[in-house]
Amino acid sequence: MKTYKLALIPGDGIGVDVTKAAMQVIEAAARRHEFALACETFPWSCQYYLDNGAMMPGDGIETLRRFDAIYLGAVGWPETVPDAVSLHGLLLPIRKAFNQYANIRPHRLLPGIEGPLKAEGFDILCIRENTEGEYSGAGGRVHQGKENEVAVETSVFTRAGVERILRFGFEQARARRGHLTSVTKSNAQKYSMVFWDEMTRQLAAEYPEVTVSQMHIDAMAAKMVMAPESLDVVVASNLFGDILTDLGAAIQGGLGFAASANICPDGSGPSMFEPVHGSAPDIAGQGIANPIAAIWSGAMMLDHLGEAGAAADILSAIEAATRQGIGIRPGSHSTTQITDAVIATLEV
Ligand SMILES: NC(=O)c1ccc[n+]([C@@H]2O[C@H](COP(=O)([O-])OP(=O)(O)OC[C@H]3O[C@@H](n4cnc5c(N)ncnc54)[C@H](O)[C@@H]3O)[C@@H](O)[C@H]2O)c1
Ligand SMILES: O=C(O)[C@H](O)[C@@H](O)C(=O)O
Ligand SMILES: [K+]
Ligand SMILES: [Mn+2]
Repeated sequence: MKTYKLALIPGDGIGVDVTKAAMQVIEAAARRHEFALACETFPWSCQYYLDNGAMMPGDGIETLRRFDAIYLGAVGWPETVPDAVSLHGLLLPIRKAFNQYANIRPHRLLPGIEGPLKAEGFDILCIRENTEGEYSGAGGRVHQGKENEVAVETSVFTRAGVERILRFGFEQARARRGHLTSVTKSNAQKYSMVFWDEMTRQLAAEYPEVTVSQMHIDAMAAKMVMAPESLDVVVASNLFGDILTDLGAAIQGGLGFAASANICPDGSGPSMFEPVHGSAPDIAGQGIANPIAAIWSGAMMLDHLGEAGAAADILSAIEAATRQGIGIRPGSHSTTQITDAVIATLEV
């Protein structure tokens, strides 16, 4: 039987609950489609940091390299560990080390869900640059706490990095409805974003079948609310993509519905799958986290591993649940109730 090696990092807060939910669903799909999963769980989290002084061991990246895929819940527990420490100690190093430069985040309304907007028919695929840009980590602080304190944080945009993410976006647009929206802020940021716009125009010449729009991030934020149905593939830098995809989650009905895949397109390392949301300390431990984003991310993982049938079945099972009204409003059902409803369809 085909067996996939999975590294599980549940992380903190609701990351633990939604990872458990997603794995139960993935296991059910595996039984149905006759493949197996060899899972190893890593306790890397803010608690691990408090116990060991690091978010993961020094050889953590090399350990993860042996796996076919990584599944992550969420990391962050700001009460005990600063968010900049948890993010830069675990999530960002994994994305960078394995060249997971394409962060793919689909936004569409599941059946039965009334989002906050009047729009019903949107289907957006957001492609977020995932290894550089505003998240490069280049910068520093001097004279801390003094009158003359200075903090500098430099965005880094490389030709290779910008070209590959744009190309990825064009390919996705060509395979979908043929429209790409590239999001920048090239009126204000006159070096990096002007460069990104130029690269977009250069590549557009290679993809005559794709129509391209270039928008500023502020106008894009409004468009996602006013006319989301007009969008197909959206490509954006690391920070802009981060912000737009929480907005995307909101128009889907909430953070509990937005899935994501951190893809290493050349396959030189494992890809990582996780919901868009974080550890949600405000609802952690209550058993009410919506697991749909995490389960959908699991489907994206199976699709990436070559199990398209199992992935499609999970998506259909999620849709069957929301169509019956399960999990469609915050607090209406527990994490377990939603998970069980999805599994029930998979086991029919
Ligand atoms: N990829 C990640 O692991 C990731 C992503 C975002 C934030 N974080 C971290 O998570 C912590 C909390 O961050 P935040 O509050 O800004 O964002 P968050 O996504 O954790 O929560 C934002 C809001 O959405 C709600 N929410 C999120 N997921 C939900 C779900 N599945 N079901 C129901 N409601 C849900 C939360 O209750 C909260 O009100 C911080 O430490 C942050 O750094 C990690
Ligand atoms: O990448 C980030 O900015 C955070 O981890 C999180 O907000 C995410 O979107 O993954
Ligand atoms: K997450
Ligand atoms: Mn985010």
